Amino acid sequence: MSLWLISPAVMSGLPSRDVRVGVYENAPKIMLGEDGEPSGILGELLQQIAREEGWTLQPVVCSWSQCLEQVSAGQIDLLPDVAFSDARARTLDFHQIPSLYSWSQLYRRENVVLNSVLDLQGMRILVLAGSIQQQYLQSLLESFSVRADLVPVESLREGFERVSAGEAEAIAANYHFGDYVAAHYGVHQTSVMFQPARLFYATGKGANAQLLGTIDRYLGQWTQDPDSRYFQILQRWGTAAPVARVTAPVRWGLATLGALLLLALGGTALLRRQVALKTRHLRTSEKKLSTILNSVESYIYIKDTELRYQYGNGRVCDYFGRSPEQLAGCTDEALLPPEVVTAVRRTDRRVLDAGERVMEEETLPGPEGEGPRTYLTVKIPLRDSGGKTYGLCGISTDITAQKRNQQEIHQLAFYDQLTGLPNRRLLLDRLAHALATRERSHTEGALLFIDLDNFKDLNDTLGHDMGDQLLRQVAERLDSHVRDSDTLARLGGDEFVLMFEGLDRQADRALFEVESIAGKLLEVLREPYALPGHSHNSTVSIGVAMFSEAQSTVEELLKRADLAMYEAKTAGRNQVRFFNPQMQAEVSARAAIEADLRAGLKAEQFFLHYQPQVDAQGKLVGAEALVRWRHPEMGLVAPGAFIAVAESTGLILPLGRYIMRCACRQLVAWAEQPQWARLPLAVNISARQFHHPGFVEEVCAVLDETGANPLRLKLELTESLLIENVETMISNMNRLKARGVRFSLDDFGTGYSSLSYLKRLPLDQLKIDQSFVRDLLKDPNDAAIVKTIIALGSSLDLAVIAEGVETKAQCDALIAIGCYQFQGYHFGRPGTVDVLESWSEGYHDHRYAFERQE
Ligand SMILES: Nc1nc2c(ncn2[C@@H]2O[C@H](COP(=O)(O)O[C@H]3[C@@H](O)[C@H](n4cnc5c(=O)[nH]c(N)nc54)O[C@@H]3COP(=O)(O)O)[C@@H](O)[C@H]2O)c(=O)[nH]1
Repeated sequence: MSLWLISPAVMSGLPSRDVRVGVYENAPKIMLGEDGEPSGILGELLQQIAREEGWTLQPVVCSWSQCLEQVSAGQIDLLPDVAFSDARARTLDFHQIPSLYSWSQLYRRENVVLNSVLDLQGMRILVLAGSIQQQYLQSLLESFSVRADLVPVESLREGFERVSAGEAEAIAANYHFGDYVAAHYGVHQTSVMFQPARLFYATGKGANAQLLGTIDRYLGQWTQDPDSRYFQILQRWGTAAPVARVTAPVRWGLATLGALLLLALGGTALLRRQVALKTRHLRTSEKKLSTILNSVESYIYIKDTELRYQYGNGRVCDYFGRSPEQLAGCTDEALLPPEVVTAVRRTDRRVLDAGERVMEEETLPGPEGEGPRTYLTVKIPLRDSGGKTYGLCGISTDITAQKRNQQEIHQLAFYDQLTGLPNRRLLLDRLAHALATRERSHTEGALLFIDLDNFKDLNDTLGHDMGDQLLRQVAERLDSHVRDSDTLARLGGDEFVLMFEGLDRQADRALFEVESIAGKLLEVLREPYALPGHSHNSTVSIGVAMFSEAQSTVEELLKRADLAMYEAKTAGRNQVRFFNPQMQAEVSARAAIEADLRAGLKAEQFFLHYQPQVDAQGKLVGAEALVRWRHPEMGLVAPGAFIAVAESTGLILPLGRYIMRCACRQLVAWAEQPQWARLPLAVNISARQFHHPGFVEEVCAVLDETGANPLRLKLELTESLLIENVETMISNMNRLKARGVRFSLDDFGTGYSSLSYLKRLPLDQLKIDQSFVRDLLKDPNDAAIVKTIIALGSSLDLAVIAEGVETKAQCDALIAIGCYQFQGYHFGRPGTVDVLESWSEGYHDHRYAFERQE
């Protein structure tokens, strides 16, 4: 008969209750006793309570995982030895006071080294299926990045057997069971402890609250009394002493300490392991890096601050034909040609000294003695943790092929394949740029549309090859007649366009400049062409559009030049036409003047007028020679209508020589008449004349040839002449001055005179420009300028003469501010020498005035 039959509960008449108890093999905590009743610590404890309460225990034998399932499903009323966890609390109910404290521990096979979690790497560890050790160990291993094989077993006894049999290195078990059976299986306890746990009897959710409350009541009494049945049971099963004497908090403290110790041990081992891992990783990384560096296309190197190579990848070593060891310590001087070394060093130093990251294209000899190749090189400074530069790293990539491709693409995109000239696209681009910058540069520009006359005939009769050859030759001729700053393009077919920039900002000058260039091109392009088998004659028609016409856009300008070209074709081909009819008229007129000038020079149609220059008393102190043209059709032509054309065509040189000769002859003629012998004669000299090489010699030659007295010759130079070649100009003036020739600075006040070199010029006279005299009485600014010029003349010890004096009032005003010499209609207009001489008869004492000037 069972002990339960005489239990206090029965005796006290309590209603009996059947309690199904899950029993599985986990000695010494729970197991099935030989009597078929729940045994072990928790089995006996439950029997004791059952006896008190009159319960009839019905053991249900199951494996741990089966037991768990059954208690959750309500097939078991109580399952002992269940560690509390939040997850379990979702499907099970627990009483309050733990029935037992426990922790998990690893037990190892003989000869297995197992001091920390990290030693589990690669091991096979057995663990009770569905136990909290299984989950805990799993996450523990993961957090330490340890790879071990966790193998679930149905019972701990089976697990110990298998460890003992060598099927696994270790087993995780609660220490109660482990300590209980370890010796039996020849398995050893390890220092790896984890997961302190509180053990309870568990029941299905909401199923047996009363049972749990009863258990709590007993445990509450018994755990407070060291002599209670609870401790007697523990003692019997060999674990009573430590549990009985240690309070719950201390037990938890110890367990926590154990866990911390475990973690600390694990941490140290982890560190050791991490160092080992890192070292292994580093070695692996180094190997990988080396493989990568040696397999890339680029040349990668490291130099120290002395520019000695410290490292070179495979490419660099191959390039220099040296092994990494041979390369180390070398400088570029030993490896590259001197001219290359200089350039390489320059950038190296920039990187090291300024700490700059430099990216540039380098031209270096190709590997194995090939010709020069282009490399895109990036150099970066290498710095230590303190920011100090200890070297540089260079990465050079051969971009020769890409560059060549780029050039080819660029050539195809922007250049005409037949002639190599810029194509329409590039022309439009440059034209747009030129128009955009014209405003700022204050210069004029022009577009010339050049079209071959009757080109189609050649193509049709002699074939396209012949046509291509002609186009190539036309391109060459055009190209050889343009400046670097001009753009010559082929639009396609037989159409070429020439763009001029930087022309004179004065429209008429620019117009004439273009006209003369276009005329030259007509000439050059009508020379015969040597084509295979025969000489070919061809002409072109040129249409011109000036940038400044209207608000020109790129398209508008091209259209205008094109239209003008068609005008040239209509006019009979081999012509130049300007888009604007007024311009065209101007250009035509100038062209006519040029032709007439040439003829006029030959026919000696030019002669001089003389205008008197007087002092404050109205006495003659000099004369100015002014050229006139007796044109066969137009009659008397003033210099304003032809001097500019003569200057731009270069005809001023023969004309100037002619004028000089006339003036000197007049001086010789006057020299023979005492009353005129000392009269100075001023002759205008244009800038182009004066800057022409040999000008000094020419003047001297005319003086020699005519026998004129140089002291009576005064050259009038304009201020604009002082802009260029000042030093040569001063030197030429000094050479003429040495001969006795005098100088007057014409139109003074309008130009660019700088005081710094004004005083270096061997001048005799400043001539106040007539524009200041004209408004002298009206505009106080002009009066101030005139005063300043007079003061300047006085300080530089130069005579000052005012030109354009037309009224007595102007004359009085000039005298009032200190100017005492005059030229102007008020005193006398320019006229022939007879006019001048008869004018002078009105004055008696002009000789005195001449003398005063000398
Ligand atoms: N290189 C050369 N240039 C020459 C030569 N001869 C003349 N010129 C230059 O042509 C410009 C016009 O000259 P011109 O039409 O002869 O006019 C001169 C005078 O007639 C005019 N003048 C004189 N007094 C008055 C006046 O009271 N009022 C007024 N409105 N005009 C007047 O001024 C011209 C002289 O100017 P300048 O030479 O600056 O003293 C003129 O620029 C000549 O320089 C030549 O042989 N070679």
